Amino acid sequence: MKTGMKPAADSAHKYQRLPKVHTTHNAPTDPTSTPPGQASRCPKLSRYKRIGAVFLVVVTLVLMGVTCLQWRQPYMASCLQDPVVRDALMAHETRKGGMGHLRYSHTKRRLPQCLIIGARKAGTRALLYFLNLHTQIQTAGREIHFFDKHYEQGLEWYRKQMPFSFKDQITIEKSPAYFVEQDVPGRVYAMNQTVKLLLIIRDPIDRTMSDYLQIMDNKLKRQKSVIPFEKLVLDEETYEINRSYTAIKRSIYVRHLQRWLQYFPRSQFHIVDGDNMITRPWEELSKVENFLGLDHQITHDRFTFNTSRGFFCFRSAQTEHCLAEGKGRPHPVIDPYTLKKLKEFFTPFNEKLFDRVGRKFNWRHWM
Ligand SMILES: Nc1ncnc2c1ncn2[C@@H]1O[C@H](COP(=O)(O)OS(=O)(=O)O)[C@@H](OP(=O)(O)O)[C@H]1O
Repeated sequence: MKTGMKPAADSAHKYQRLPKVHTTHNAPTDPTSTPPGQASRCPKLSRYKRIGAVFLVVVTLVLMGVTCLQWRQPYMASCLQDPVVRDALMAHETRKGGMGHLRYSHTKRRLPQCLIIGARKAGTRALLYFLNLHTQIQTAGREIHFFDKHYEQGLEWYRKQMPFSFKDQITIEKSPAYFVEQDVPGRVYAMNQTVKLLLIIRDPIDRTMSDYLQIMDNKLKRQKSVIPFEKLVLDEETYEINRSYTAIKRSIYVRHLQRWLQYFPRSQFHIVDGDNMITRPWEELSKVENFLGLDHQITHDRFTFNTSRGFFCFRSAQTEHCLAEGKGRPHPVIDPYTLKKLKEFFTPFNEKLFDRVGRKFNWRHWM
């Protein structure tokens, strides 16, 4: 037998397993036509080829997935780095109350190493939103209010509310109520004495108005009646500033900061200029990057001014990302008497603040 020729018995055996080819008994045998066995072998071979190709594709995908995607029950980890995709993943997670199933490989939930403590209505959301553009920052999507409302749940509960982060990433949570609530500084200190604290403040009169508008908006949503700004801000009898009005109390920045400074040194705070955050956010974010020891990623070119909103938004690919509609409400004009009283009221507090933090702010309502 010649080398390479299959033994007759072998071939016969192979053919035996092939499907029958229907031929007419009387048809003459054409020596050039395909033998019955071969005619049925072709479809068999191409099916194997197809299976082989599918197998190869699957193996390639699995190999790619091993480097990028890992299944680790019950989590799915991803190596996608795009902040928008990351936002979507993390938003998905937040929607599931922080118990989501999506996460990157080699990540875990960590207690925040940095907190945005306030001030409410001074641009805390914009600060967090834009900081999230940095690849070394992970932000908790919603306000957790751990130190003011949920402290009894314990630190482990708090940790579980945090986004997944890599070891070299900084987790940031913001709850503006932290700045004004009595017990919070001590509780934060008990968690981490070296935590970095971000405080954003804006012109206190603008903040008071913004707070008032927020409070009224909440009232409207509950079908409650709206009270004029002047009526709330001024004492009904004396026509002096109503010191017990919440929106006023929250704008006395120095009073709240003093409480924090009893626990943390000034060097552990970075104060963000909320007014500059509106007009030149990249400048403020660059200073925060310095404070956090991060490289500069949140640069001017990431921003785009949205004329209809009147605020900066950030650009990712071709998409513009702006803050929710509730941010950036138009402020009504304050009547001259109330405005004068507000300026007089806040001036000494502001001066004390500038003295305490060693820095002046260029606020528009200034005596
Ligand atoms: N880029 C951008 N887009 C929209 N809004 C911006 C932005 N930067 C700063 N701000 C200002 O943020 C103010 C709301 O502050 P907060 O986010 O701290 O409010 S809250 O306490 O979380 O409710 C909000 O206050 P109002 O203008 O009074 O609504 C804005 O002035």
